[in-house]
Amino acid sequence: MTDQETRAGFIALIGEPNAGKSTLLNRMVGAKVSIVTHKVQTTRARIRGVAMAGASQLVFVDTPGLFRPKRRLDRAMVAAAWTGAADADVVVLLVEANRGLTEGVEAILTSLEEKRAEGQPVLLAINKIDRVEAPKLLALTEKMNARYAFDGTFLISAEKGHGVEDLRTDLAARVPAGPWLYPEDQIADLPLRIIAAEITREKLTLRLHQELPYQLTVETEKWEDRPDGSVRIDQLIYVVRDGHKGIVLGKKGETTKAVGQAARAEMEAFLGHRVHLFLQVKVRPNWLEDSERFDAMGLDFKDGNA
Ligand SMILES: Nc1nc2c(ncn2[C@@H]2O[C@H](COP(=O)(O)OP(=O)(O)OP(=O)(O)O)[C@@H](O)[C@H]2O)c(=O)[nH]1
Repeated sequence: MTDQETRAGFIALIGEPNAGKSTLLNRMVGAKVSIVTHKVQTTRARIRGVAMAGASQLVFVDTPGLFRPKRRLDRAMVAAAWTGAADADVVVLLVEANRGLTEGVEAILTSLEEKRAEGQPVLLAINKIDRVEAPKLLALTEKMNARYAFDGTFLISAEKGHGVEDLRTDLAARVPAGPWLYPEDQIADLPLRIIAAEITREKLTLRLHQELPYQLTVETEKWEDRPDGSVRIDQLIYVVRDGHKGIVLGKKGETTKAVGQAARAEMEAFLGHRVHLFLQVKVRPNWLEDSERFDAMGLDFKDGNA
């Protein structure tokens, strides 16, 4: 398949807590995302999952706060969450059929009106249609569209799967033409790869404190599910200077070893499998020029996290 034929883009899935975002993602992306969902509070990962739809690659991005807030949704939170959606090629607002146009949904719509990028499509997905009668559904569709000029409305049941294919097909056509952002063979494990990298980075931070080189990043290079149920994870810790390499390795490699042990323990607890973790420290002086690539990997450098 040539790049002319392929499409790829970022989709922000937004909605009130409990709207069914995780369920929808799982249906589009695959079961592994659900494992991730329980962990998301502690990770800075911004990519929730990648779905293929014909020749289109759909990359679902996290919208911190709005995506999974357990607290009451207020305007400040919605505004903060919106930053995650601002770069998306398409925004999908998920609304519960049985709850309708709530205060929370109203707050999201106000935020959309204020912050939406020029020409950025916003789709409405009314979820849990298995719970309401058709006339109520019709009334809600009308009410929502009177309130906001959505670029499309989809009636879905994320749980049962109704309407999800239509939404996926529509998204596939809306993302821009261009090469895929992720190799196809990495897609299934991508959220896990990102989380595993975040775990290692967190352990490095705990271990090194202020010594931690500012320009440091962790990438999961290989993820291999083994027949015995264990996982082999190979990660690269990139630093920009030779001197930094020494700091990360520590005397006789003891820092990396301790970091590896702590990271492995957490990965095992998280995955529920035995993990064989291999860490390598490499110097990559020009990684700043590569920052777009890291951005695409879901690692947020702009906020100074790395
Ligand atoms: N009946 C019905 N229930 C659904 C449907 N989709 C999701 N649910 C249920 O709604 C609840 C919330 O779904 P989640 O996918 O966790 O919602 P969420 O938006 O990710 O929630 P937060 O993580 O709190 O933001 C779960 O109990 C789902 O099983 C649907 O189409 N029909």
